[in-house]
Amino acid sequence: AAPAGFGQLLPAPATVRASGSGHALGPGTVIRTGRTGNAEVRRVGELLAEQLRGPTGLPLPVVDAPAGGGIELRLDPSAPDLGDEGYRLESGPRAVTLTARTPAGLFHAGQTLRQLLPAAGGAGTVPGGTVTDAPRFAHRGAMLDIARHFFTAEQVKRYVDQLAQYKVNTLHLHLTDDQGWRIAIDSWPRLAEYGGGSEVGGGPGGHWTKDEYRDLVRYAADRYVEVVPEIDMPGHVNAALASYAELNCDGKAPPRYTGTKVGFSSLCTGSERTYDFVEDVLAEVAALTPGRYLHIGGDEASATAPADYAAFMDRAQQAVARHGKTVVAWHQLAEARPAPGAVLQYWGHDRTGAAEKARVAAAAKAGHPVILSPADRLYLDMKYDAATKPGLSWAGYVPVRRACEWDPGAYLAGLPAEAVLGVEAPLWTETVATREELEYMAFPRVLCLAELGWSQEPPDWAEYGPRLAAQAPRMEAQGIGYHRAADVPWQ
Ligand SMILES: CC1=[NH+][C@H]2[C@@H](O1)O[C@H](CO)[C@@H](O)[C@@H]2O
Repeated sequence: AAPAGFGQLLPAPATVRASGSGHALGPGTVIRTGRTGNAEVRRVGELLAEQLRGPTGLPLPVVDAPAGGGIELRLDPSAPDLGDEGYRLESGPRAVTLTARTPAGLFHAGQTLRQLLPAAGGAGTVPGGTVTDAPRFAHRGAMLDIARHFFTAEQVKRYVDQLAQYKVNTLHLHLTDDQGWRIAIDSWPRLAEYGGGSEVGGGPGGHWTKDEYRDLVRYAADRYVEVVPEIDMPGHVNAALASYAELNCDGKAPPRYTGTKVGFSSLCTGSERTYDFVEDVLAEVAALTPGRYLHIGGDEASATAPADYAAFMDRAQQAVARHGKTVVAWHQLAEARPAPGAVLQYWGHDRTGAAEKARVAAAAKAGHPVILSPADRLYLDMKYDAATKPGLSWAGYVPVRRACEWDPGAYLAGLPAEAVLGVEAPLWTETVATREELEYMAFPRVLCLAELGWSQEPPDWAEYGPRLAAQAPRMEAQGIGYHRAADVPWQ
């Protein structure tokens, strides 16, 4: 195993070659972005400087001057084997050189560099050697449900910071559900104003203005995290139905819902007014989304007849395509007609029926990429064990080790490894209302997601457990309220 510094990196890099003496940071260390830099490289350099100045206590100016030692960021579009997100980090007495084909790769190199410096602070010495790295899967995501309990954009920015340091590159925002509509829609203002005015348990709820949403999207993009917005349809829509009587088949708006049941609501799939709503909402959300995907939900539509569900999803998918985006939907879409290129997000578990699993595998073989979010491994709202205060347990308890010890490439029978777009860990918030509860449920299990998504090999607990435990000082230094789970060999 590589020496301590390299051996503690999480997610584990593809290859590490330790050699020679390393690079000591000091008051004179500068971050250079000039040799092949452009405005975006400079921004990556500035962000890295911000991230390093606190822990190291060093000034770390960012300069355009080309080579001259220190920390140097270089774009090399022809660098072999690094792909769109990979990087090379070379550390020696004179300099630490970060090379990548893209600014995203340079950002990821910087996150590795952060972990090669003392977690508890101080300048430190970057060990000597070379890390050459690239991710296994393209999609490494975390989902946050801000519908059941409202979370502000500022709280979500903090989650983005925490995730991006582990090279997670997608934030899926579950913006709408029975209990709340959380994004302002100009053409249907009551959705957020009224439909966003409550939450599970009867609290005040809230919603994001378009500017707050744009600001979050930009903040995430600066950290190479793509935002995937979800408008869940045709089920999970009580907040919308409560906001507009005309969306209800009987013309009557139900009261706002503050409980935690699922599967009882449905859009009126036979009414043309519903498709005005779908078009208007998806148009406005697409305009707010520089990313590739719009997630249209599709889960638990028990109050929608199967034929109506399929017809509805056909039209909703057409609307997504009209706005130049790619569909993502929960895997129930496989029971209807996934549009060409539509991505399925699988949330099944060990007890999911063979026929349901086979339908997902068949859809994958028919060209639908799959994001794996097994409820009994990656659902961060599942209790760790019986003693966990927040959380649900319908998919069983998920101790840290269970979240880690599986291989996405060999997980679902009949699902070809190349059809796995990646992995994503959802955090549903029926029972999670505060930052403390969010961090307690998400950390450390979301570090399993990070490793599963990035590293070439799935975690082997004998090696990964101690490496996960070694992140404790870093999480503590960042004030992350993680759960010191009993199955992790904390130091
Ligand atoms: C995709 C999906 N739909 C359901 C299911 O996951 O379980 C979650 C709780 O674990 C719940 O909040 C959600 O509405």
